[in-house]
Amino acid sequence: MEKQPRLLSSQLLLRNRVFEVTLNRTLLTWKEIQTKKKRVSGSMHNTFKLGSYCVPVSEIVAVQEAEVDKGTKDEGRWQKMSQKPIEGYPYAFTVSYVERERQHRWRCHDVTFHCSDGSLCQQWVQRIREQLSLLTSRPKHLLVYINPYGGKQQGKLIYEEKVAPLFSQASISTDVIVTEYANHARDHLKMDADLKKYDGVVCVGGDGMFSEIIHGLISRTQADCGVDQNCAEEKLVPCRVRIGIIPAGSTDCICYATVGINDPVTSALHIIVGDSQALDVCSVHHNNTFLRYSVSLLGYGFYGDVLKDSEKKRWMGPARYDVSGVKTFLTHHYYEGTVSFLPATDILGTPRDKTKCRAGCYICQHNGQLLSEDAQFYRMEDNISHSEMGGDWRMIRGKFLAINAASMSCACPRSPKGLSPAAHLADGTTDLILVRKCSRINFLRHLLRHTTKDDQFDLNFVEVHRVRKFRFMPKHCESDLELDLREGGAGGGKKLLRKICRDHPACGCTPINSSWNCDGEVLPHAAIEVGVHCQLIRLFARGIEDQPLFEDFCTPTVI
Ligand SMILES: Nc1ncnc2c1ncn2[C@@H]1O[C@H](COP(=O)(O)OP(=O)(O)OP(=O)(O)O)[C@@H](O)[C@H]1O
Repeated sequence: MEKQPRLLSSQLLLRNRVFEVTLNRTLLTWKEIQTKKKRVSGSMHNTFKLGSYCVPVSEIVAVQEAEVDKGTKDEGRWQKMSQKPIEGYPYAFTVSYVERERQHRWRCHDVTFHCSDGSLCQQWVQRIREQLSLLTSRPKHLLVYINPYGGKQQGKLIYEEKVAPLFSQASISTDVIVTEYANHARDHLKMDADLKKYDGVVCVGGDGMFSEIIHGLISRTQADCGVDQNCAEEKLVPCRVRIGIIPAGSTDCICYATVGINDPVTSALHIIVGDSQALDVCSVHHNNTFLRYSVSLLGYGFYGDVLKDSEKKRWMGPARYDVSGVKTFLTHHYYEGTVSFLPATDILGTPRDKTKCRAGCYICQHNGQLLSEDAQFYRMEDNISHSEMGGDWRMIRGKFLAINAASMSCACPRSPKGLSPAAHLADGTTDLILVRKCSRINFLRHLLRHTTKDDQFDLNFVEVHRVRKFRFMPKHCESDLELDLREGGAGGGKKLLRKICRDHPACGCTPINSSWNCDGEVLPHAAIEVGVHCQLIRLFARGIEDQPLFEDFCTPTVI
């Protein structure tokens, strides 16, 4: 690695020991050059071993001159940082930086260096601030929506106590809107928000709130760019503004999948350091009418039925998902219909390989790049229509217990592996999982495999395809003509019977139909057309980081 030139280097005091502190463009390092003879043994959290430590500049939250022993000023957080004077070192500055803890949790830690000279102290603060100001990906002004009723109704408190102080420490200004009704945030983003003013939009709530934000932001972007959302073939324009999620809901799956934990402070720090994680978005249409966007799970059959039933049991709280899950499992309904899909060919990765989507995912980068090159090529070849752009559609007709499209792994604390463990956040595809009619015991085997090491797709009634688009037509929606053709023109008798059954559902032989669960919302139509829009939005996240093998939780990186 190329050695960076030093911007500043001094001998400073830290916990009564002398350190050589050095700043270059990418790192702040401190190396002990003298140890005290007598060391007081302390707890794990305040023991400093002899050695060198470093913090990437990109993970410094703020730097501030520390007050030395005045203890009089009442300026919130900084009062806590007032330091005992050390003879010969009357000045001090504090660097706040990101420290990694267990299970992808981030915390903001402080280190205070003492200087003998006031101008040297100011020089350090200024130099570090200069370097921070060069980090252009950091947001300066954010629009924050808080759902006061999400989860345990703690959204406002979580924001005020855990997030706002960090934003102000990092000099991020905010406009905060506490929502007053469902879809308040969506409609405000769609019509009223002056998006040019902001570097990002933050939602404080659960997955439902996040869904509102993406609907508002994507619709607004398309409207501003003259793109018709109702046309399923349209190429949507990516959103400029990044989205941050402060988890405060009962389901925080998107946060879990993009950060690795649903923890408000961790998410706030990812926003502050200006992380950026692209995310694919599926558009869902019915008869060339836009229905909804989805980023995680589209599920017909089992997951649609669980959602529909659980909506009736809201009073039970989160336990409703378990109750409805058991009930739906016992009901064991299957649904007939036709699934057609456009497989994603020439890409890296398959739904059954062992690669997991992680921070800096090579598969997402590679496949995203491939798609944008393809799009450029087809734009040049004007006479090729969008629908001709790639590959052959495949069609599967059958009886299904579940049809799921997972655009991300859908891992969450309840199902750490997720519905499709190798699905990617931003590779331009969704994993289409078809679970055919099978016995209850077999279906249970499949479901249980979501929680064990066994491959949930390695069963003869389950198949999985990585696709760019798919359509579903339930049997009860197929036209009489299509059915006649399939049944070899079986004549007017069957047609008449079908009509009677449709018009008089009480006759009991009406085919049962399910609904689509679209990221936790029930869709009003079963016949849908879905297309994946590669990297349409960006989050203040970096994907799940690989955990180091030997974690040192109490100190910055030891070098
Ligand atoms: N002020 C409000 N009053 C009522 N509903 C609201 C308000 N603000 C947002 N909502 C709606 O509340 C729903 C649930 O919000 P959120 O996702 O934040 O919490 P949640 O507890 O995870 O919800 P759920 O368990 O239903 O997914 C969202 O669909 C959102 O549209």
